[in-house]
Amino acid sequence: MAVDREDSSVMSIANILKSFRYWPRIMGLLWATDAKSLIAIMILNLFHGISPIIVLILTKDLINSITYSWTEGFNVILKAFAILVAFTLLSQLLNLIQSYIESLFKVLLMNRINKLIMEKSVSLSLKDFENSEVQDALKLAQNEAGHRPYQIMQQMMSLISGIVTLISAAGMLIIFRWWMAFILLIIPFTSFYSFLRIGQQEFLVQYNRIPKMRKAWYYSYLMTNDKNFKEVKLYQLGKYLQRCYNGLFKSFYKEDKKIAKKRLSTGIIFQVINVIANVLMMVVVLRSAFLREIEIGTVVALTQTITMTQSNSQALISGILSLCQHNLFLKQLFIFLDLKVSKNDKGKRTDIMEIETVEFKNVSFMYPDTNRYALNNVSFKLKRGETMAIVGRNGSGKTTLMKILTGLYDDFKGDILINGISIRSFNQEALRNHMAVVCQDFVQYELNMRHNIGFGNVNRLERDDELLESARRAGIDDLVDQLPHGLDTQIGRLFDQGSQLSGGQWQRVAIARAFMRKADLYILDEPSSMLDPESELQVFEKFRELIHQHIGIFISHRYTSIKYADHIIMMDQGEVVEQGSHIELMKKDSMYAYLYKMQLSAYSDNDKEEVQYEMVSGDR
Ligand SMILES: Nc1ncnc2c1ncn2[C@@H]1O[C@H](COP(=O)(O)OP(=O)(O)OP(=O)(O)O)[C@@H](O)[C@H]1O
Repeated sequence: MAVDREDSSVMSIANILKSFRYWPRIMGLLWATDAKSLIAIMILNLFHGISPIIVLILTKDLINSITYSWTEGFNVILKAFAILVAFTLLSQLLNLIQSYIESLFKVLLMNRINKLIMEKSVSLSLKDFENSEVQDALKLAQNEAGHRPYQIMQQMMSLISGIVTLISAAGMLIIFRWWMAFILLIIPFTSFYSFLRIGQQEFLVQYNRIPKMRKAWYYSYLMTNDKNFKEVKLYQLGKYLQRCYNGLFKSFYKEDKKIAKKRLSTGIIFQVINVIANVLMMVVVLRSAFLREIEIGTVVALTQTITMTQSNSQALISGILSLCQHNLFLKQLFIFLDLKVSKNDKGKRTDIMEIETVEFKNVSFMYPDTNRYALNNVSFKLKRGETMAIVGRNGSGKTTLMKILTGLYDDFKGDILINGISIRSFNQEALRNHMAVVCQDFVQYELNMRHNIGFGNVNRLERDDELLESARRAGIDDLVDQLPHGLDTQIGRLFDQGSQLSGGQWQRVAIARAFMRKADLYILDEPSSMLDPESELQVFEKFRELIHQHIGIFISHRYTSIKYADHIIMMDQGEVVEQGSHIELMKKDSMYAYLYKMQLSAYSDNDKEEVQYEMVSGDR
């Protein structure tokens, strides 16, 4: 899967304009968030736009009423003043209401976007999720997209009110001297292109920085996460990691400073031009007043109109510029949300009563962006009631086999047959309902024990009897009993009042989780790596007992545990180099027998005698 990185990084006006094509979707997003609030915010913004010019006209009337009051009485002043006060009060009240609605709308919008990102994340396949470009897009979407749509909305709203103010202010100026309005409008537009280029450069800097930002985030994570704390401390990695982080930070700062300097120098040039134009126009207005062409109130109104037109046209330009920039960032959100979900399971078979057989037929698989087969021509068959153990050196392909069987990767060669039917024709979700897996890198949920076990079957979270039975099978019923709040005890140290477990206990919890599933196929990937020999034996006993009527596959490096499996496959460099029962493999006296004996020699003499006995008698 390729994220649209190249297209996004081309620096052209056309590209910026193209980014506006997402506006209908942005509007859809805003509308779907809360249509009523959106309409209210729009109306209030229109009012917000028109109100400065109304205040200006009312102020002018008030000042001029002083002159009229000399002939018509004090009431004229009072009336003009009361109107001004009433309007100001109304305007302030509406401002407060507007910020109230906006603040709530903002929360809803952020929540909606986060939800979309999370939904997309969980719908991706493992292959896509492991792709670094997808990770970059996800990071950018998480970092930027959450607040950008709201900023776009705010910017759009202030553009609307800015345009309304500008038109009304420019209208007043046109009546006095048309060329003044023209000059005030034209100056900011000349700065548009310069600032647009700076904005684009800023985006590109940030865009190209994402991989480095992820690295910086990772350094910080290593230093601040409790899981890494012990090792960082014991290997005294703190200073080194800080240096790495600071190195990246300095390079970011250098780039930011360069852009900020460009922004500053361009800003100074256009500010000077603005001030000169402003001064000249003020002189024209003051001269008209001196020549008695206009009244005092009109002088006040005109000087304010000049400032207002100037600041509004500037704000308008910078508003358009930041809209362009928000668009570029937001485009990344839509690129992420539009990532194709690799596999479409619609219309595939869901009619799986029970898994009776699993057969690998010449299965080969290569990870994306690699050129070596992680699985090469693997074949075996398993029936209900059988257990299979997979052994082999590190990196020989054991876990890959598990990932392929569980559908985490689906683009393999050959075929996998479930009950004699190709796995490709099954709906993956439906198939997964029949599988229970304990992964090598299982998750330690920093939640309570109920969730830690119950996540094996989320629909049964409240079934204490089933949770406790799974705990018993995994040999942690005593542990659950001893916890201060039983199943409802918080586990881990991340949150308050959490009870920390040992590595082996966490592993048993993961096994209990798998036992919660009423599965037909159980896969345990190194379920005993953290268990002591006695616990390991217990777990395997329970496992064999449990899968009596089902199919069990377990991956292990401990030969003493796997010898009881009905079928053992020995893997090397992605290939099945030997397969058969323990006795058959021992008789063969090849790689399996060699490794078994080697491992056993680390144990007691009794065990060695047992090997000799087994090989002679064929006893299991
Ligand atoms: N996500 C991945 N992307 C690319 N290559 C991978 C990926 N995962 C594993 N590999 C490679 O595939 C090969 C098989 O890995 P696998 O994890 O299946 O080995 P394993 O037999 O389970 O090893 P171990 O006993 O250490 O768990 C290795 O060479 C590994 O480098």
